[in-house]
Amino acid sequence: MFDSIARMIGRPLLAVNRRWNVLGPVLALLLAAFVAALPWLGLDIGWQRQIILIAVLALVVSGLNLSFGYAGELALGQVFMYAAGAYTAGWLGKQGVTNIVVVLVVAIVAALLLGVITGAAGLRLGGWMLALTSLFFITLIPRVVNLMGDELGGFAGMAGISRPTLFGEPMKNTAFYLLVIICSALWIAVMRNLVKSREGTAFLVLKESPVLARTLGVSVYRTKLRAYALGGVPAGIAGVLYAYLDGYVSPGAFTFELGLIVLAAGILGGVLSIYGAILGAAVLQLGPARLSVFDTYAEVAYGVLLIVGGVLLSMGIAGIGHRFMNRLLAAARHDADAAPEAVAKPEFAALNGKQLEVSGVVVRFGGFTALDGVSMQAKPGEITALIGPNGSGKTTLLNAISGLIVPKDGEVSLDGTVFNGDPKLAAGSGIARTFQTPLIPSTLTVHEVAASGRLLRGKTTFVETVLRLPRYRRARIADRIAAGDALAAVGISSLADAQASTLPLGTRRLLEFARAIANEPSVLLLDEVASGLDENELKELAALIRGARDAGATVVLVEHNFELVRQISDHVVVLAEGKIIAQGDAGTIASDERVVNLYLGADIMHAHSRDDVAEGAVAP
Ligand SMILES: Nc1ncnc2c1ncn2[C@@H]1O[C@H](COP(=O)(O)OP(=O)(O)OP(=O)(O)O)[C@@H](O)[C@H]1O
Repeated sequence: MFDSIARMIGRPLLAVNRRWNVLGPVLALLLAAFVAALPWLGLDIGWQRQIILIAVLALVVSGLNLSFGYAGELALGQVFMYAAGAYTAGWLGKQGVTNIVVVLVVAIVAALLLGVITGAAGLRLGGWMLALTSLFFITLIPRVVNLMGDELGGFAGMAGISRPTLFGEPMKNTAFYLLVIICSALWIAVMRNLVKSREGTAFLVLKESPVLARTLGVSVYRTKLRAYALGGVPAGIAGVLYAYLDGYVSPGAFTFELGLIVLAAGILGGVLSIYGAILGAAVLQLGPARLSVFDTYAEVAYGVLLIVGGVLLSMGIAGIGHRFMNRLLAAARHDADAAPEAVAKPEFAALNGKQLEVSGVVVRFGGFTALDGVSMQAKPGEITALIGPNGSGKTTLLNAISGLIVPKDGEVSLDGTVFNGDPKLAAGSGIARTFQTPLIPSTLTVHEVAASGRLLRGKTTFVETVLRLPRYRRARIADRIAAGDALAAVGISSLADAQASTLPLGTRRLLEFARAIANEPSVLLLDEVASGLDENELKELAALIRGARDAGATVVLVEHNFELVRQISDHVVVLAEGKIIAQGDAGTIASDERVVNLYLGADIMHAHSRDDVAEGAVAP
């Protein structure tokens, strides 16, 4: 019953959503226009104030959503950036600067600077230090304000902050109300364009796997800092609006309790949501934060809301809406039963393979030498297999090639360019890889995962991204086409809109392959891609790897399934205890006594005891 109704409603929705991806923004715009018109529809001044307070809190919460929900940095720095915005408005008012545009610009710059300075310190210290540093800064607010003496009004606060002016005229109540709605709507639009861009994808990838983020060329430290500092921007704007609301600010407004309110509203509304901040802020503002009877029990009430939001509503109130929409859309496209389509012969665009040279690479973990002077090369248009017993150093070598590990000695180069331990340079030179356990961010759709392989392609600036300028649009169209082609090549186009978290292992491996191919790689590093695949999947995989090779890529394949290696590789390198013990074609390797004794004999016995690797499982 649900499914047939869902299909009826979901199909047109899916068509609209695919074509313009506008459902959310259109609804949000209509809501903003309606709320903006309320004073003219008779909304009294008391309720206008409530809506202003909701918008102010929603701005602060959306800053938390950006840095915590999207980029995974739990820190309440938004509270002191909010204070910075409020005191900027107050202090500038005292100097006679009341032009709202000027004040907002100064407050945004101040919030960004504070974000960069405090974030840089917290993030450099690593782990939970950013969270602790931000709490420390909240407790510092009253002291800093007091230290500034009369300039900021000390503990007693700053009263009589002049009304903001626009075109030289003080803003009246309704104009101020409109200003708040416009500022909130503009920020939500900026945040929406940001999170639905390469930048937003980079945040989500980073949140789930810093290793994957680095492999895709994302700078972990800079991206975290950017998300944290940007999260301060709406808080700074909110501070300005708050200061003008009553013409008064005092340190008592920027407490740890406010941090709790922001966190509770974020979690209740849904931290991984663009519009959830408004829902969470509305519940908090119209509920506990408004009722004086709650004063005594405020912290307990916020704690309860945190638990309700966190435990009962995974992904908050907005998550209920997302899940409902996803069910509608899933029913419409039948993605629950969709399986990879068989691809007779995968089609890849020509790939510009590069010569990979590894010379004398040494990697140590403490006193343990994982790679001991390894030298090998892999040529364009060839499949080089890397085999060896468990723990022999195969993955470590791939990590050194993809820049995740800095070798103690030796060099890794591509067509003569050395890039030891620099994943961004490695990704930029066209090295793409898959992982032994697929790293697929669960919050992305299949199409977004494939497109995430191209995060470094065609640079676009922040302004181009937020304003959707032509260069950004061109880059995104290129991403969409390349990701679509890659999904078609591996046979999972029909799953493009599905959540990546719903995929079975075999499909996840195909998706990792598609992500690597979408970047038009020069070197493709495949880490045990065959493990866990059934017979048909193995055949398909073999065809894909051959397809990439025939398209011109340099392919390095780490694999335990020697039958697969024998059938598709041009060159085989054998590692044991961190050293290369043999190399040559598969036939030579299969008859090398040392390799048979050390590895292949054991592997064949091993293969009989494993159900995922069957001899002859791969068609020649
Ligand atoms: N980060 C690390 N810290 C300490 N030791 C490590 C680390 N990474 C790998 N090792 C060790 O280095 C050795 C080589 O590991 P690696 O994962 O490269 O082997 P492998 O050949 O890929 O094995 P498998 O076939 O089981 O995946 C192992 O002994 C492993 O325990």
